[in-house]
Amino acid sequence: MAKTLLDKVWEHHLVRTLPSGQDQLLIGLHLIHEVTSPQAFDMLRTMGLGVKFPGRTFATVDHIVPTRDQQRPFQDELAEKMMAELEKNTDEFGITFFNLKSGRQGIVHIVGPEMGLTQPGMTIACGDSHTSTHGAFGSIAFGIGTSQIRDILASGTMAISKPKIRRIRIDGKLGPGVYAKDIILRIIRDLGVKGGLGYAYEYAGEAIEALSMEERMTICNMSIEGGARFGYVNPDATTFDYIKGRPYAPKDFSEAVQRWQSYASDADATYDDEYLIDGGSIAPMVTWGINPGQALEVDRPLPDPDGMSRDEREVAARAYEHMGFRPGNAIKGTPIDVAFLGSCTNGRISDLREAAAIVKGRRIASKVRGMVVPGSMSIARQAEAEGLDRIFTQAGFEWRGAGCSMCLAMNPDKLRGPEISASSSNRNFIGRQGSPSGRTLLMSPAMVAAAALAGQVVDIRESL
Ligand SMILES: CC(C)[C@H](C(=O)O)[C@@H](O)C(=O)O
Ligand code: SF4
Repeated sequence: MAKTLLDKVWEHHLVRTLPSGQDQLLIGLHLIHEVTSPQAFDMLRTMGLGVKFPGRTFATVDHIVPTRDQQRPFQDELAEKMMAELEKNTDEFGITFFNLKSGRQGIVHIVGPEMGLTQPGMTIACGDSHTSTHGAFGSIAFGIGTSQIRDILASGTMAISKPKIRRIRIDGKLGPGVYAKDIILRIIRDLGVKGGLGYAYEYAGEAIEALSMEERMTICNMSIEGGARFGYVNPDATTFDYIKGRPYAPKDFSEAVQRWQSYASDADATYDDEYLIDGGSIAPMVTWGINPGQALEVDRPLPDPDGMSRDEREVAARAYEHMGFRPGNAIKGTPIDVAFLGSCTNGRISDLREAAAIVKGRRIASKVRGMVVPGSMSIARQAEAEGLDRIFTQAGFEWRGAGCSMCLAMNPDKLRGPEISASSSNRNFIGRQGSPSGRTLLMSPAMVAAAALAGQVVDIRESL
C-alpha cells in the first residue's frame, strides 16, 4: 500500500502499541534547552535513573541568554541559575552541550540543522513547541512536555498518538516580495490557529519544492501556530545538499541519501485532508491581532468582526482592544517603534542577507529601535564575514549575540510600554515581547527591514 513519509517514519520507529492505545516511539534525536529540561533531570534523579542514550541527546542554551553582555555570572540571577543547571545536568549525564564557549551555541531549532544532526527519516523531540521546524528535512519532529522529556532521557522512547495527515499544496510560483513567512501566515490565516489540531502537515507542491532549506524551516517552524504539532517537507536534493559536509552528517553520505530518499511519501499515497493554494495568489502578510492567524494581506483593510464566526469575533474584539486598531482601516502605514530581526523562524543567514540587502546604504527611521539577533553563533560569524553586521549597524540597527531574545523576552530584550514592533518572529500573543501592553506585528524579514526604514508598515512590493 502506498504510504506517506509520516507512515514510514512512524512504522520504522514504532516499538509497540501500548494498552492505552498510544504508540511507543523510539526517538532518534533528543534536543534540550535550559527552560524545559531542569525538572526532567530532577525527576530522573529522584527515580534513580540515568540517561539511556546520551549520544543522541544534545543541549544548547537560547531563551535566557543575554544578547549583549554575556559575561558569567549573568546579571539576571534566574538566568544564571538556569545556565548552571544545564551545565550540571549535561556534565553529569555525559551530554554534548553547545554552550557559549563552544562557538556552536544558538537557538535549538537552528543549531540542530546547522550541525547536521537533523536528518531525513528521523524522529526528533524537544521540549519546545517549535520543534516542528526540523520537519523541513523530512523528519517527524515535535514538541514535548517535561514528563516526556523525562521518558526520553530515561528510555529513548515516549508514548504518543499518531496524527492524521493533511497535505498542503502550494502550486505555481511566488510573486516578487513574497517569502516563506508569507506562505505560512497565509496558511494559518486560511485554516485558523486551531485548524491543524490532531494533524501533521505535509507541505508539497511546486512552490514548496523551489524553496531553500532555510525557507522550508520557516514554514515548518510555524506549523504549531496553525495547531499542527508536526509539519514536514519530503526530502530531496535541496535537503541532501544542505546536510552534506556538516559536523554530524553521516560519514557514508551516498548510502545515507539512498535511505533518506526511501522515506519520501509515495506518489499515490492518500491523505486525510488536502488544502490547495495557488502560490501566485499569496501576497506579503502582516498580523494585526494577538494570534498568528489574525493576519492579512498588507494592502487589505483590517477585517470586520461582523463577518466572523462567534469564536473569531470574540478574539477579534480582544485584538482590536489590545492593538488599538479599527476595522476597515489600513494596516499599511501603521507606525512602528521597534524592528526585531531574529528568532528560530527567521533568524537564519538567508533572512539576514535579505534584510541587509534592503537596508544597505540607508538609515532606519530615527524613532525606530532596530535590533538584529542572529539565530546562532555560526550565523553571526558568517554574517560578520560577509559584512552584514556593518550594513546593519551603519543603518542604525543594534547587532547582538545569538539567542531567542525579543521573540519571547526571557532575557533583557523587551518592548517598553505599548510599543509596536515589526517582528520576524512567530508569536504575537499579548505580552509576548516583554511588555504587557506591547504590540507585535509579525511579518517577513524583508518587510521588517522596510518598515524599519520607513518607520511604518509598508508593502515591500512597492520598494522592489
Ligand atoms: C520556552 C518554551 C517552552 C516555548 C515553547 O515551547 O515554544 C518557547 O520557545 C516559545 O516559543 O514560546
Ligand atoms: S526563538 Fe522564539 S519561538 Fe523559537 S525557541 Fe526561542 S522563544 Fe521559542
